[in-house]
Amino acid sequence: MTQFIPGYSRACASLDQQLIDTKKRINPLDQRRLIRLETPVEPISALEWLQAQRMLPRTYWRDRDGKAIRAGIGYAVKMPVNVAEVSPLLKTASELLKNCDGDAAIMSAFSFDQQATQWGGFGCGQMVLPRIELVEKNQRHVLAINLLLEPGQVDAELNRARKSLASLQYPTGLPELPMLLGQPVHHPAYNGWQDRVKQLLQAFKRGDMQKVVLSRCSEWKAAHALSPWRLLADWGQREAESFRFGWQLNDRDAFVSCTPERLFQRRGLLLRTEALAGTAPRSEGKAEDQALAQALLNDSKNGHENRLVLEDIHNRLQPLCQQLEHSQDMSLVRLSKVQHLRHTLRGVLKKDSDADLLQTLHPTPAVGGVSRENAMAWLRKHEGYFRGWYAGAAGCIKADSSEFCVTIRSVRIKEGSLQAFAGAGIVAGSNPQAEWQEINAKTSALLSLFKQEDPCLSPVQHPMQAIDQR
Ligand SMILES: C=C(O[C@@H]1C=C(C(=O)O)C=C[C@H]1O)C(=O)O
Ligand SMILES: [Mg+2]
Repeated sequence: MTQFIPGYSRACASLDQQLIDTKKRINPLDQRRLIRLETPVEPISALEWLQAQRMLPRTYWRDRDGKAIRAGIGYAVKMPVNVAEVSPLLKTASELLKNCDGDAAIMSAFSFDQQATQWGGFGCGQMVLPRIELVEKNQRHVLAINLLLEPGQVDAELNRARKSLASLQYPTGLPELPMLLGQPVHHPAYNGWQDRVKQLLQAFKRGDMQKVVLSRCSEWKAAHALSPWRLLADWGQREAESFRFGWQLNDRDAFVSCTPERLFQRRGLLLRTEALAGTAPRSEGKAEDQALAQALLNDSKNGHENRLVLEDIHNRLQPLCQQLEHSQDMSLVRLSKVQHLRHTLRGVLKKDSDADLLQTLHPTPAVGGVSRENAMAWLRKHEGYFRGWYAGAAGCIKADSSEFCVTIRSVRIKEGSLQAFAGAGIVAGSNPQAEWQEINAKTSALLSLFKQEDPCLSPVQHPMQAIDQR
C-alpha cells in the first residue's frame, strides 16, 4: 500500500490538530518535558522552505553524505552558550532529549575560541531546539513541531506553538546571488600575512610550537541582499561531499559553512573522527590533477601538517576510549578547487558524553595548532582579527547520537557584505607566498559562485605553483 503523503497545508493542519489533541491528553502539572509532534509532508526543498519563513533564528544542517537534512525555525528551547557553561548545557540538553519520543535534535554551534565571547549576536555559541522543523531522511520529508512543557505553562506553550504554525509560509524559490563589488579587503593583507608567517617560522625554530593555523577574513560588498540559503544551495552543488550548516540570526546577519571536515560523529559509544590537513590545488587536466594528488601524498611538509593533527587527536582521545584505531594510509579528499590529505579514526568510547568529546577535540590542530595552548595564545595576540564561528564546531545533538563538523570554508553575511574565511597550517618549511596561494585556492570555490565586478584580480593561481614555489 502506498503511504499517503499530505500536501503542505494539510500537513500543517494535521500538526495543528495534534496540538489540540495534546492539550486534551496532557496533565498541566506534569513535570517538565519535551514533546515532538510529526507529520509526513510532500517533498519540499528545505533551503527554499527556510527562505520563505519569518521566524528566527533559521537553522540548517546537512550531513556529509546527505542522509539527514534538517531545517529549523524559531525555538522551543534556546540556550545561549557561555564560556564556563558548555558542559552543564550539554548535560541539560541530553537529559531533555532522552525523555522525548521521536527524532528531536538540538542544533548547536560553538566558536573557534571558547574564551572569546563576542561575535555580534552569535556570541560564543548557541544551542537551539527549533520550534518547527522540516526534516528530510531516507527520502521521507517530515514536518515537526517541538514543545517544551513545564508545569503550569502548558497552555501558554501550546498557544505559542499554534501561533508559530499559523505563521508558516509556502516556499516560492531562492533569489539570485548578487554580484560582488570591487576589490576585497583582506585581514590581514598580504604584507601582514608574510610578517606573521615569518614570526611563526622563528617560533618553530625556537621550539615554542610546531604548528599554527593562520587565517584570513576577506570582505566584499554585495550589489544586493545575499540569501544564505541560495548560497548554501549553490555551494553545496559545487562541493557535493560536504557538511552544510547555516544559522540566520536575522535578515541582516547569517553564518554559513560548506565544509569537508568532520569534528566527530558519535552513535551510542561508537566514534568516528578524522585528521584533515595538507592541501594541494586541483587541475582541470586529468594528468596534471593526478600529478598534483601524487605530489601531495608524497610531500613531507603536507604529511607533517597532517601527522601533527592525527597524533594530537589520537593522544587526546585515548583516555576517553576503550578502543581507538586510525587508518594506516592517508586518503585524498577531492573538492572542486583543492584536495586534502585525510586520516580517519574510529573508536569505542567509555562514556556517551558529547561534552567530553567537544572539550577534548575542539579546536583540533587542523584549525588551531600544536601545542593547543601555545597556538591559541599566539593567535589571540597576533592573528589580528576575531574568528567568531569560523573554524568552530557546529552540528546536531540527538538522544543517542551526535555529529559535529568544523566550520572551515565558511562565510558571514552581514549588512550587505560577504566575509569569507580561510586558513592554512603553518609549520616548519612553510613559505608565506605558497600559504597565501593555498588560502586563495580554498576561497576560490566559493568565489566561483559569484559574478564579480572586477574578476581579473580574483585570486586564482596556476595550480602547479602552490607546491613548486616552496
Ligand atoms: C583552516 C582551514 O583548513 C585547514 C587547513 C588545511 C591546510 O593547511 O592544509 C587543510 C584543511 C584544514 O585542516 C580552512 O580551510 O580555513
Ligand atoms: Mg596546508
